[in-house]
Amino acid sequence: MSSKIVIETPAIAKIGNKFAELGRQKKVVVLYDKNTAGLFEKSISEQLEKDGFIFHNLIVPASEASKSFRMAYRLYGEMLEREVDRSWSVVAVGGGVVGDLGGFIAASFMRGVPVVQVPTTLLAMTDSAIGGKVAINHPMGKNMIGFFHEPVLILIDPNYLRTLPNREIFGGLAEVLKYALILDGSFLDFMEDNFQEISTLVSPYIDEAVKRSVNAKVKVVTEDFRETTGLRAILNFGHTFGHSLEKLSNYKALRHGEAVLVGMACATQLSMKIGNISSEDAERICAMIQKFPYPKRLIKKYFLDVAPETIIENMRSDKKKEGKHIRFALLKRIGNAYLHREEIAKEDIIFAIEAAKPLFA
Ligand SMILES: NC(=O)c1ccc[n+]([C@@H]2O[C@H](COP(=O)([O-])OP(=O)(O)OC[C@H]3O[C@@H](n4cnc5c(N)ncnc54)[C@H](O)[C@@H]3O)[C@@H](O)[C@H]2O)c1
Ligand SMILES: O=C(O)C(=O)C[C@@H](O)[C@H](O)[C@H](O)COP(=O)(O)O
Ligand SMILES: [Zn+2]
Repeated sequence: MSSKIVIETPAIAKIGNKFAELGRQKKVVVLYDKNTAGLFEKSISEQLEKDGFIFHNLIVPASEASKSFRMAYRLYGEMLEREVDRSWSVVAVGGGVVGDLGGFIAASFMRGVPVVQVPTTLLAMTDSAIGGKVAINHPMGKNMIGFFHEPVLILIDPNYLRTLPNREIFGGLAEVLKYALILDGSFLDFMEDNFQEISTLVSPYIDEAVKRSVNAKVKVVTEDFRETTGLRAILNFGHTFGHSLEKLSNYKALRHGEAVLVGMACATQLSMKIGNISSEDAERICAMIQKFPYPKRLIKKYFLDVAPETIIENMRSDKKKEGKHIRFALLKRIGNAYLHREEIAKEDIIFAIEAAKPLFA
């Protein structure tokens, strides 16, 4: 992975120097959503002016629905009207929605211009801003149209998290937990010991959680950037189930992290069912998942009350599938995940979904 990564406060102060190092012209389109514009547009614009940038700010609605062709098309138009050309770069300031959409338009505009990620949610700082997966959704499936477009620069400022609503903090923490489960048992110890401090953004616990997550993701992406060997697919732990729930909720009601949390509960049960992890490991994971608050009414509507067959049907468009069969990222034990390539019986998947339900009942 060649992205330059800065983790500090204020990270945005580095943008001028980093552009000089990269040999890029100081011309940028800055993409915000309505909320991140309200919070950060003024200070970021001041920094860009101070550093001598020419820039245009573009703002999209703060919603997963912005990850759409319609929105990308609108943004291409606004960029063309402002005479943006290939000497410009795109800077995405926001959560995973702005990062994925900003990366998508950067990868496709005039056959590709560089993207800088300025993540402002916990999820984006620890996951979506890193690794170059950029995409929009299709009614038939999540992230169906996209590119691998590595950011040239990632500016992570943990101080940006101070305004983040609790629901978004726990959504991000679900992806943080994912790294502990798939890659690093000692990270799970750290999360168990310091859950309260991390989830209330106490330093140095939150900073440590961000750094460990970033390192974990960089390591995987460096070894398997295009998800060809199966290694990167472990970052999809819980996502086969999770994407299905997001689709059921029309990419609106459930947050990505919430769907992934439920998905990890199902994937843990599936790992146990097919004879991998021990019941002790599974109990430890379930105990950790139960520490997360979640929107009860929504989880009831889009998980507890949904027939397992419907959840499975929605997985059929998953990008990890091979031919007709759905492949899952599963656990061998805590800290060790793999892509299960063989077909798994439908009854076992149904069992896993039913076995995970009591955790959210
Ligand atoms: N590309 C990847 O590798 C990758 C990885 C994980 C998730 N994703 C994608 O990321 C998206 C989810 O990202 P997300 O959870 O960051 O959601 P999001 O981008 O919708 O942001 C969540 C909410 O928080 C607001 N917000 C952002 N920063 C804020 C701040 N500092 N203070 C207050 N409010 C703030 C946003 O306006 C939004 O309302 C999904 O589309 C998911 O598919 C992509
Ligand atoms: O970076 C990856 O690889 C991931 O799988 C990270 C996931 O957290 C993320 O949600 C990603 O967008 C899912 O990728 P997809 O290929 O299943 O759409
Ligand atoms: Zn994810």
